Amino acid sequence: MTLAMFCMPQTEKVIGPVEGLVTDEKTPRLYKNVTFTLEFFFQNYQQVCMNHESMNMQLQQIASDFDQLPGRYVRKEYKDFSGIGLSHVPSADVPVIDFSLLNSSPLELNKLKSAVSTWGCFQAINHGIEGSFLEKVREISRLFFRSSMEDKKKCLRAEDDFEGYGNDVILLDQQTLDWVDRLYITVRPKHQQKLQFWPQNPTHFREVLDEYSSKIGLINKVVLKALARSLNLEDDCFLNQYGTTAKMHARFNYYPPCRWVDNVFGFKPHADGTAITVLLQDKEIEGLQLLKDCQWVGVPIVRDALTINVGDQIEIMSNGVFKSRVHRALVNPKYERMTLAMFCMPQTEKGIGPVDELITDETPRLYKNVKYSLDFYFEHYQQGFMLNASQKESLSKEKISHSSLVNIMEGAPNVYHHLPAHHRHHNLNRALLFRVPRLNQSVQHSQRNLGHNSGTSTSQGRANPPSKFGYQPEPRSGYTERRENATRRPEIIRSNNNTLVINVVSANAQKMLCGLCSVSTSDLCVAAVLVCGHVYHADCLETKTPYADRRDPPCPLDFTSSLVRDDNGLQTS
Ligand SMILES: O=C(O)CCC(=O)C(=O)O
Ligand SMILES: [Fe+2]
Repeated sequence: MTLAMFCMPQTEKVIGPVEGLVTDEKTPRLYKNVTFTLEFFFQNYQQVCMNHESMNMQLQQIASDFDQLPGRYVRKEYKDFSGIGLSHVPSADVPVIDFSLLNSSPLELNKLKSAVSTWGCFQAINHGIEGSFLEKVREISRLFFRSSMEDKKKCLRAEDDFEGYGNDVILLDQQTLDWVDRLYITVRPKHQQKLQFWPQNPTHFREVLDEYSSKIGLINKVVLKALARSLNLEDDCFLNQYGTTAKMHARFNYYPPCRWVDNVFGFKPHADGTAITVLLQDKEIEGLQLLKDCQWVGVPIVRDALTINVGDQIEIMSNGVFKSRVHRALVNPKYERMTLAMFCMPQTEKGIGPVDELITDETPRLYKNVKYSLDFYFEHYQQGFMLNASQKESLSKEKISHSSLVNIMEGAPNVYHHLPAHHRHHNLNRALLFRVPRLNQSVQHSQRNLGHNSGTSTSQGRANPPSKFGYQPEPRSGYTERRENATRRPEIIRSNNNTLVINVVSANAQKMLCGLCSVSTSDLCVAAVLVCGHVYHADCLETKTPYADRRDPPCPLDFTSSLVRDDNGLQTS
């Protein structure tokens, strides 16, 4: 039993930052004046108080002026799970595919198939876009990011929107911010373009991006047709799922130099939720890394190549033959880095699903038909894929609402890179896969603190809709500290029939070690928990599990003696 005494000003009185602590430059006003009400804590506190503009505008200034990395950029776990800094990973032999051979050479087609099923990524050369034009594209990006703050501000995104110029959209309490400035715009279909977000400086921005988008549209077709052909399917079987108004978004990423390379993410680990993503890498500065066989590996720069990632929608359409891969981006201590990601995907409202021919007795349907929309990511996607029917049944409403699902993601999802990291799915049907819910927990616990625990989870354990809580700026209030501590409490989920006993240390995910690579799960987006209670990175487990066993993965550490691991809060017996 505890008794908390909450001390605060007279409820109706307005409070605000002390004048002397608000300066124009280093410490701009972060909160507006507010009155204390419940409304203030549960809904409006962060968003209303956060000075959205100043937050977005600070990155380049922080890079040059600040002696210390502001807390909101510090990734929670300093070392990588292999014990080395982010920047010290080996380079990978990402397959290079020659597009000029795809129609004529079965060997090249086979190489593409193997690249996409094992890497989910390849480097395209001879893709039909001249090196000189790629330079033009890089130039408009450079000119935009170097234009005056006044000019960039004209494209500033709204606080709760993805489109426009800015930093991360804030979705979760305590979200770690990426060290990146972004310009995100819809380029196709044309009638959905919001030109107010298209930079006017440089003046040829629009013309160049439009031409580039058309070229990427063609590349998208070449890739999807070749992928279909490589599986002996009709050329158009993936493209047919695109509908009449395929979508394309452009995201210009600008990573300023950063002295704290190992402490920040340029881009948190995530997988793209697109059909394919075509990435124009920086000409000189590397930074993209893939998670492959439980190791992070660097993607080298290949001159004039485009780096193509397969996203989740192709994984779904191909019934899991092709894999979307988790990746992340690093920053450089000395040099800025610029990339441009073009996200290609079907018409939003159109449903997609595994191609009929790929569903057989030996390769049963692994994904249901889904619609691409935010709804899809926030609700149906993980429910449909993450828990099979018996697992869902075994987690009663009450239990799930008290459970702390493992939060292994660093900070929040970035919806506008199309796949929030925590929404990535795996084919391990009978493993329980945990992700996300710091959002849930924060709301629940903060409500509990004030004696209003209304239980916000649903019976299927999905995260609530995006919280109105945003990033908690420094210095933190006492209330925030309490919320944080509360989320560290171990929780137990039990199935009705007692076959599942999991003692999960919730948000303290750093302490959860993968049974295969013995490294913390906190750097990954998905942890798999088997009925025996062992925890693995979903990626590790998937790699170790033969395809035939993916519906019911055996435990790689299967031994009968009881096991207690004090340090990660995991028990089986
Ligand atoms: O900038 C990079 O290297 C990666 C960017 C990325 O993954 C994305 O925009 O989705
Ligand atoms: Fe990405």
